Amino acid sequence: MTISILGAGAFGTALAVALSANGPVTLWGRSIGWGRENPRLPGVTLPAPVAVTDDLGAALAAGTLLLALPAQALRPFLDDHGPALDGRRLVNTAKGIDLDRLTGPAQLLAEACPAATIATLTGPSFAADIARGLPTALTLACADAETGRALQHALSTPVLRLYRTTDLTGAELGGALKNVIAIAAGVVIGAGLGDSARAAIITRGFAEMTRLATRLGARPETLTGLSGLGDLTLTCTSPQSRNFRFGHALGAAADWDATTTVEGAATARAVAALAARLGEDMPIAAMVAALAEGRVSVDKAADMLMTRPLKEE
Ligand SMILES: NC(=O)C1=CN([C@@H]2O[C@H](COP(=O)(O)OP(=O)(O)OC[C@H]3O[C@@H](n4cnc5c(N)ncnc54)[C@H](O)[C@@H]3O)[C@@H](O)[C@H]2O)C=CC1
Ligand SMILES: O=C(CO)COP(=O)(O)O
Repeated sequence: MTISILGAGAFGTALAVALSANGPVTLWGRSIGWGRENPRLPGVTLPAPVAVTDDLGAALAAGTLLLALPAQALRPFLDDHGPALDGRRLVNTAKGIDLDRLTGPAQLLAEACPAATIATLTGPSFAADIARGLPTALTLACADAETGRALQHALSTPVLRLYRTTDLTGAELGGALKNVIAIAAGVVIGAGLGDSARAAIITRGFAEMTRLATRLGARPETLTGLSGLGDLTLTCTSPQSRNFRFGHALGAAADWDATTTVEGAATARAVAALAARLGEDMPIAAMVAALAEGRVSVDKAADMLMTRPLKEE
């Protein structure tokens, strides 16, 4: 299976390093002047089997394309290049919901590339961990079981262990929604509200994730897997997570570098719009959207969540 990775940020670069254990990989980025060490992944030198290019046509020679662009960049990218990507195996790795269309990456890909086979690679994995060769387990989701199995084998390495599922919707939504809850967890810790409050946010956030995802067609058991609960656990508890750190800065009223990729902020707004459309109750996501837009203070947000009507768990 010939593989190219589109998007040379931290995650695309880390995947290139990991997959080079299996053979040659092409990494495409729109600006690759950094040579063999990507500043988004400091301390990691690309191994020899990784070819880096800014020539999209050259990268598109591969039959399997891993897309590692931020979720909100995917739709504009497909507007420009969708037809050129069609007919391949397309494996999305972005974790988010498109703010304009209110759909996940798989739907965007299916519409832009109707003859392609769509999959997602998701789960608990920091780029830096993968690039250092630390053991990591991920979910490979593809509605077509045969392609899913082939991708699972082609993208696993001795330290990157892929489980597979045909529940693409559930795997994709778990990865997108956990970022929203990770921001909330960061706010709690940044504001000094304590570990007990964080456990409450994780648990009630998981209930929100499951409610929305199953309403949109996900299988409940997918949400308890690596792509849902697994990634939620990682990002809500580790300061390596940008979403957690962004929430922490909000909670602590600290400065934040706005050039950092924080998928959960836009996804919270998309979730709030989706929940309103579907009549679903998503109070934590709504609060994260309001906090990220500066529409509510942290004190007010905590108060509003704690004084909601008492209910059954
Ligand atoms: N960094 C991590 O630990 C992980 C990231 N992911 C997901 O991977 C996706 C990408 O994240 P990162 O690589 O970490 O972000 P990043 O901020 O490190 O890199 C994003 C890259 O996308 C490029 N880019 C943005 N718009 C583009 C466009 N229109 N055309 C071409 N390139 C464009 C940027 O130049 C940059 O190189 C996100 O959805 C993230 O949730 C998933 C798992 C782990
Ligand atoms: O998705 C991730 C880990 O699985 C990366 O999380 P952040 O985008 O919050 O850094």
